[in-house]
Order: sequence, then structure tokens, then C-alpha cells
Amino acid sequence: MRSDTVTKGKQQAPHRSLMNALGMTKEEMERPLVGIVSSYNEIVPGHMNLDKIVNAVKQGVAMAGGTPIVFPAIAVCDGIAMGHIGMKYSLVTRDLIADSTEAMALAHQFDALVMVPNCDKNVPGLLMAAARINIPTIFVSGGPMLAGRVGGAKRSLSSIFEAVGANAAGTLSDEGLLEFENKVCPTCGSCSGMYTANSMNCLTEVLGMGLRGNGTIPAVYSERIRLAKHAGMKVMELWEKNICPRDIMTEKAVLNALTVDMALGCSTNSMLHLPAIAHEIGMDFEIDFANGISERTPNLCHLAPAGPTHMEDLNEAGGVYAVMNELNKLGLLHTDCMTVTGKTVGENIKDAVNLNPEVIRPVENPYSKTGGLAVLKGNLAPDGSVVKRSAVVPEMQVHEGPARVFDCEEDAIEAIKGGKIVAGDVVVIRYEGPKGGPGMREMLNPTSAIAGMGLGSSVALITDGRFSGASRGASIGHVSPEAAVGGPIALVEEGDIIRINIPEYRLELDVSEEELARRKEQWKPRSPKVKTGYLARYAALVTSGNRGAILEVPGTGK
Ligand SMILES: CC(C)(O)[C@@H](O)C(=O)O
Ligand SMILES: [Mg+2]
Repeated sequence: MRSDTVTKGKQQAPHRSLMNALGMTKEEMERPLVGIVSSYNEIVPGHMNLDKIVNAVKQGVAMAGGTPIVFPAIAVCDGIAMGHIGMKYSLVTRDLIADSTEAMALAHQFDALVMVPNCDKNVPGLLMAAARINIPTIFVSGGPMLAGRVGGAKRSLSSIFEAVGANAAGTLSDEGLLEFENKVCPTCGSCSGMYTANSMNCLTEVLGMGLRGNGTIPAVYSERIRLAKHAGMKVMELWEKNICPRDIMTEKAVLNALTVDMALGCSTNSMLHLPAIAHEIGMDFEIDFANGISERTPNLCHLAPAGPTHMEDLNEAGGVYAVMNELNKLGLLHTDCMTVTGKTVGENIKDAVNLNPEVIRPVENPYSKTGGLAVLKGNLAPDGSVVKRSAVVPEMQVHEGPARVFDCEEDAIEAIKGGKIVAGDVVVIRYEGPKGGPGMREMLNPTSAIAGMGLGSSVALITDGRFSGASRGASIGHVSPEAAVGGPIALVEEGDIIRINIPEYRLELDVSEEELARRKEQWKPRSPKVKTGYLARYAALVTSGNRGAILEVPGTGK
């Protein structure tokens, strides 16, 4: 066993004495040591129940003959971090979570791992760590929040952000806003739409790293406790068979995840996290892969913010496996991939029935023939940009309008709320990229203000930052290269015409090559917004959005 390094032999007497200090018995030391990575804390609603999940995992591991040992991972609530300096500290935690888990797992020589994440950065951060450490590992998340009820309709986090915009526009009273505030987040769990956390928890199931229901069983259901116990038992089976993450998260599994992403209508952040996970398994991942997959994959789900359904509805309808089974009818999945069930994808999904054709449209009757995401390229984004096209109204799929340029999120918000943005405008928010932000903030306040003020069908937003899964509208993010490194987005001037053509995957600035070359000559890099601490170190190492904002070892290109 890997843990023999710390438990067996005379040289290990000091190690065993320290384990004695933990209260660990000889019998416990002789069993496989299973690290349980707990993302529990008291500030993230999606994580406040993870102590219960972790306890259930411990019981499962112990029942199956392992010794469970808990250690922590940090976690940020993107909702609470939204719209201020806190959001610069969100994406950057993904890599802290991956790196710190690598450090803990290898420092203590665990035999296997159970990852217990839930919200936006913990799921991808721990998937990256799992691929990197590559010892038998299973995931069990905390589960989604139930939807709230406002005026008889199911509502969630995107509606409260948009309610703020409606209130600013005078179409929603202060009492109305307060009602949203009090009702949209009724339980613990990851916010109830197909936002980033739930996107990544569902894709964990597709990647084969979580058991059935990992993405959709609500946080407050006792079924989730049972799922956690099963995950604890299952990791011991994976250990016995030595099935490791890189046997499961193969290139084909990543392509399956991208495919199901298209059908579910996942968050644009999946297009940062999948390339980063792919990087950990040594896969070359060009983001425009996504378009080929998007072309042939129908969009089957319109969960919030794209439509009125929520994670609890997807769960009732049969969950992720039912969506996969639909896609399998078109032969779109690699069914031979191994999973943590010890079975292949094909074996896992064969009996999954779609129980609600309104929540999961059958492949014969999709919301659209093409998938949820698209990658746009052109002279404004030579290395690519990402849009959730399933959340863009038909009249904005092709749009042309004057650039309204802002060098940070706060300035854009002020202009939108101050009524300075009008129908037709293309709002450009730059110097918010991975290096420039630093930390590539989510622009949920600007997109919600646009939607809430009734401009969602006439105004587009382009940024080298990123979006929340709760953002909707013609919101094009991850524009690469970013402004801070002199990407063309830095050269846009107020009033330049920008052309967006989603069906043709184009994003163009209507300025001649000569003029752009002239502007480039004059462009000078700005002094970094943050000069000390983790953000400064992060900015020095981070790559661009199209590469998943991975951290590169300087000089290696890796
Ligand atoms: C706050 C949210 C909903 O988690 C957002 O940050 C997202 O990415 O979906
Ligand atoms: Mg987020």
C-alpha cells in the first residue's frame, strides 16, 4: 500500500507515534488510509451541509474496510464574492484547491481519496487534483439548493440579480425586491439553476468520477446522505481494483463531458474548467473543438437562467444519466469509458429513462439542434471567446453595434444603471482577464443589470473577463488574448462597430488592419492593478482564457 511509506517498518516508528497521537489504532493504520477532502465551511451556503456529507462518507469508507481521514479545502461563495474585489479571489482559488490537495495527499501518502466539493471552484479544482495525484478517487458533492417560490413561480439566484436591475429601472418596487431577497435561496446547496457549480457537478457524473445523482439530488434530500455512504464504500472497491482517475478521465471522457455540456446548457465557465482538467491528463484541448461538438449536439435542457426549470426538476426527470441516454440515441457518446461505478458509461446509462420531456427534451424535439455553447473567433478574439448561445434571444444571435468601452466592471455598471447604455450598444469590459483583473471576474452584475433593465434583447456585452452561470443574454466572455497582454480588445475605441455572428462563430471589429496596427503601435502595457500577495503571483503565472487560465511553470509552456 502507498501508506506503507508512513505506517510500516522501523524507520516509520516516529510516523506511527504521531498517528498514535491522532488516536489511531494499529488496526486502523493497517487498513488503506482514505483521505476525504472536505470543502466544508460556514460562509458558503453550498458548503454548510458538507459536514453531514463527510460524516456519511466516513461511515461508508469504514464499513468497507478503510480508515477515513478528513482534511480541508478552502471554498469561495461566488455569489457573496460577486461585484467587488472578492470576485478577483474566486477563479484563483481553483488552482489553490488543486495545489493544496496535491500537497496534502502526497505529504501524507494516502491510498485513496474521496473529494467532497460543491461550488464553482472546488469541483474543477478537485478534478484537476484527482487527475494530477492519480490514486483511486471518487467524488460526492453537496447537492443543489431547492428553488425558491416567488409569486407562485420557481425562482433562483439569477432572478434576484436581475431583480436588482429591474428595481434600478423602476419596474420593480423595493418591496418586490425584498420578496425576491427573502425567498430565492430557501435551503443549503449550490444555487438551484444550471449555474457553474451544478454544471460542474453534472459533468463530474459524465466524466465518470461521481455516482448517479451526484449532480442533481437536492442537498436537503436524505438520498444524498445515502449517496455519500455509497461513495465511501465505492472508493474501497476502486482501491481494490486500482482504478485511478486517469483510467476514467480519458480524452474520450472529456469529449463526453463537452457533449453533455452542450445538451444541458452548462455555464460558460465549463469552457475554462474542462481545458484545465484536460491539461492535467495531458490532452491538447483547443477550445474550438467545442464548435464541432456543438454542431452535432442538440440542446435538450433550459434550466435557469435559460428557462423556468431548476435542478430539482432535472433530478425528477431522470437526471444526468437520462440526458446521456437521450444523446446516446444519436450515438454522440463514447460508451466504452470506465467510471467509478466500476462499469462503463454505456452500462451505467442503459436503463436511465427520461421521465419528463418538458425538462429533458427528447432528441427528436430539442430546444435547438445545436448545443448550449459556442466559441467565437475573429479579429477581436483571434484565440477565441465563449458564449452561452442557448441563453441568447434569437434577435441577438447576429448583432452589429457601436462599442461602449469600459476598463473595469464598476465603470460599466455605473453607465448601465445610469441609463447611458442604449439599444444596439455593444458594451466592452476589458482589463478584467486572468492577468489583467487579475483573476478574471464574473460579470454577473452587468449582465443582470442589462437583463433587468429590459435591454437583454438589444444590448450585447463582450469581455476578457468571464460570466456567471447565472448570466444570460448576448454575453461573450474569455476574449483571448486579453487586454492586459495587448489583445485586440485593448485596441477597441468608443463607437467602433462590433459584429457578432453566433451561427457563423464570428466576432469582428470593423476597423481596418492598418488602423489596428497603428493603434497597437501606440498601446502600452498598464502597470499591474495588484502588485503584492497571491493575486500578483497568480497574474505572473496565469495563461489566457482560451487555455483554461491554467497556471504555467514559467518558461516551459506547460
Ligand atoms: C454565483 C454563481 C451562481 O455561482 C455564479 O458564480 C456562477 O458561476 O454560476
Ligand atoms: Mg461562479
